[in-house]
Amino acid sequence: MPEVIVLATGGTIASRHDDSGAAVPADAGATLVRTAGAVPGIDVTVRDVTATDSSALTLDQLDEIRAAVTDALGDPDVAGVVVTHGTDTMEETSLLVDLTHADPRPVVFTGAQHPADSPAADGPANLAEAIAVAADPAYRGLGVLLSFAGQVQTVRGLAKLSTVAPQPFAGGLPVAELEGTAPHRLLTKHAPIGDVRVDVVASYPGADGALVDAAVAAGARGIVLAGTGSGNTTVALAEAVRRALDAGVVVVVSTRIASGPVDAAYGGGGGAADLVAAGALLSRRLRPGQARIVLLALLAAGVGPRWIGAYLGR
Ligand SMILES: NC(=O)C[C@H](N)C(=O)O
Repeated sequence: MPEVIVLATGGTIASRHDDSGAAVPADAGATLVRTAGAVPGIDVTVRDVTATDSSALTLDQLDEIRAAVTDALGDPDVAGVVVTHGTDTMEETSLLVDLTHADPRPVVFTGAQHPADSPAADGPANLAEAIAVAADPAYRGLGVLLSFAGQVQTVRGLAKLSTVAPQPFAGGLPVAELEGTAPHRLLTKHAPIGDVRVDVVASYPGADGALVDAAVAAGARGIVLAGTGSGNTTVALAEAVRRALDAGVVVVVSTRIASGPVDAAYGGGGGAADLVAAGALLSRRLRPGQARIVLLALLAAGVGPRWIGAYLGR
């Protein structure tokens, strides 16, 4: 019988309402698996990594989750791994694992939009599906996957786009449309990201450079811009970006827009074309949260801006 290891990390899938009415992680992994019910023909083992709402995870905890996945795959008898995780930052943790995931065995992230004690709880069905995907040889060799609300997609490009929709995620490649394309693993070796600082700074009408300057002063080695439109900022923010680049900080341009590529299409002093001319890198497809994970992982691994730009430029 194929064996699947479930790594529980918290999130809404494990949450119940406390006396104040707020949902907080409460259920251990064993409870989640029991509630999901037996998946015929699959032997499930559970490990609790943490019980944290994913909005509150630290970078050290992201490193721990990544290490727990590696550890689980250390057993050659394991067919695949499921990670139960909050949806708020699912796109970040799953991409971190994906960046170093060379093993063909599936690593499948899942979670829930409704807490475990809600009448509409979607966690049990999502977990049962994720376990089946992790054990299914058809999903081997596709990198880290998200299984959620009946859909399986790759995690590069993933973003949570709705706070309430049963399927909140978009941006990955649906596995059904992959046609055997193997994902690109970025790093051969993971270096812990816990001690690296990368900040996200938003652009908006009237934005000045104060927050970029503050990030540099706080020791940021990288800054991700959540630009407007296809990656544009204000003139004042672009001037601060030039100062940051002069100080040796890697600056990546992403966008606050949900879909479409970032492009060096506009000038005028603060446009993406001006930022690229100054030495900033474009994150063509990854939204700010995932672009930040790439920066963290590559800076931690000692990878230079040329490779960071090559990965983010695809
Ligand atoms: N649906 C969820 O899981 C949201 C929750 N705040 C979390 O990310 O842990």
